[in-house]
Amino acid sequence: MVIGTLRHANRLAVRSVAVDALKRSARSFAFHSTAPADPSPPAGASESLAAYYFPNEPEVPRLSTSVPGPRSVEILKSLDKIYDAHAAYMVCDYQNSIGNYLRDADQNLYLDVYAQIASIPLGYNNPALAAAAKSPEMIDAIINRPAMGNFPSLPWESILQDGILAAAPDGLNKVWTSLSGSDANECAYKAAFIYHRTRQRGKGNDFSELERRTTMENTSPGSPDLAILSFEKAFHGRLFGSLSTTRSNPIHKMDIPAFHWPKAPFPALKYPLDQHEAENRAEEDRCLAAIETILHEWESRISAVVVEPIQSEGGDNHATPYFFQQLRTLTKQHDVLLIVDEVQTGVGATGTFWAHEQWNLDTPPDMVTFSKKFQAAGYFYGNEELRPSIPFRQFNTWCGDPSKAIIAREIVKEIHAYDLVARTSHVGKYIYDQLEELQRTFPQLMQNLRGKDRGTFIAWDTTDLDTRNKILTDMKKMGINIGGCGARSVRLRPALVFEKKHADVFLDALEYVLKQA
Ligand SMILES: O=C(O)CCC(=O)C(=O)O
Ligand SMILES: NCCCC(=O)O
Repeated sequence: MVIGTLRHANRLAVRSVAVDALKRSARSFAFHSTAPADPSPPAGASESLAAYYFPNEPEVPRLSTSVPGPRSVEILKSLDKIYDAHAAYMVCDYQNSIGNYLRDADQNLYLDVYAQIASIPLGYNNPALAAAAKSPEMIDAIINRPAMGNFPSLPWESILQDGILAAAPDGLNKVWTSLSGSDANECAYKAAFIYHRTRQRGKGNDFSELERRTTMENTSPGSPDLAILSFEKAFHGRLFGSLSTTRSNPIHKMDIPAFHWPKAPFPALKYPLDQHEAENRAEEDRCLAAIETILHEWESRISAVVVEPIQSEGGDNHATPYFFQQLRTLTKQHDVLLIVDEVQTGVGATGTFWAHEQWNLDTPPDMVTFSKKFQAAGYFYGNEELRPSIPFRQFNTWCGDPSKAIIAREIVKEIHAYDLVARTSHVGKYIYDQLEELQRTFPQLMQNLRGKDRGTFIAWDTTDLDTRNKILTDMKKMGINIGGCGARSVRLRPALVFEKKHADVFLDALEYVLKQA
């Protein structure tokens, strides 16, 4: 049965189609997850790319048990004996998930607007990615996984050129690949520190004996007092260096030793943006002044500033292009590198392939990190001097993963072939407008709607954490898998194949849940 009987007021006709479908749908959806290996040209893809990719994608969610269902509960209980499953919401059947629909162990189907914490680019079981996964090239990459720094594979250069680098931000034509978003940021920080010390030492100069000895004691000058500046509420990952720049939630950092690095205020903008321009400009100027003070006065030399274009885990906090332009100017003035963390914002969901494209900077950032929807992780850079001149300084056994880079290449191809960035931007506008309407009806439960003209990267605040969590739970009970962020926010992070028909299902479920709250 379908959980919930949705009501809707005087909404657009197309919305009512989705509601009716949701109401009547006791039928089960027969669909296959095995996509055609060689999809024919997308006749009709201009209408619905999801229908082209996933001809058997369900029209609506379908729940037949409580959430989580009994099978999920049983598996999690058993799993928890050997693996920390505290944070698990449900057990999923990925093999039988499809497109925008996630299937759980109890065979419940959820419309997924969270997409594995913003990490599924093209929907579940996308045929193009499935075809790449079955290729001889992929089999080679998986079963003969190379120690890439020492023994790069024959196709590695072309995999990078045709894939990750084909989507490189302007001005950044080189890449270093890593294993995760945290690792990408850590590697970028290391590159910044090595760059900084190499310049201080003077090109060609070797390390001193004192440096060699002190670095083995973790003391200066071999292990120098250099810092990375990050922002309040930032999230840059969970390894030691990246965690020191993460400031979003004490639970991430508690009990873990940290570097003594500075933190700057991030603008707390008022919404809607167009009604608070003067206040917001003053707020951004306040933060910029604080950054400048830190750059002048911090007790150790700051090598880089790291910033997310939209602080995601920390609450979907935005700043305007003006703020980022000024930040770029400050980093240039103070000879500090600018690292833009696009781990979550990158790869098409914000209206441009990289969110920082919307800032129109005079000079590109020094490094841009990526992971999540790209599946592969790493950082882009342009300046040759950001590459250590001595081998084994930026190194580990894997140096990334060629199988993930092959998938990244296919993701780039599909995004370009079907203009998925523009499609996402378009559907994002529709969702935003509809949410703006809902906000008028539920002003307490939907405060500070944000993400206008930022694709599907949309969020809003509820009243408090408990209310937010109840909304997320109630949405799951309606068959919508949705996530939160920050202290009281709900965020949307669907895949790039999320369309208006999916949005209508989501919007009607949300309206129903808000009415019951
Ligand atoms: O929730 C997020 O935005 C980030 C997720 C993540 O990378 C983490 O929690 O480690
Ligand atoms: N940053 C963790 C996000 C996971 C969650 O709260 O669903």
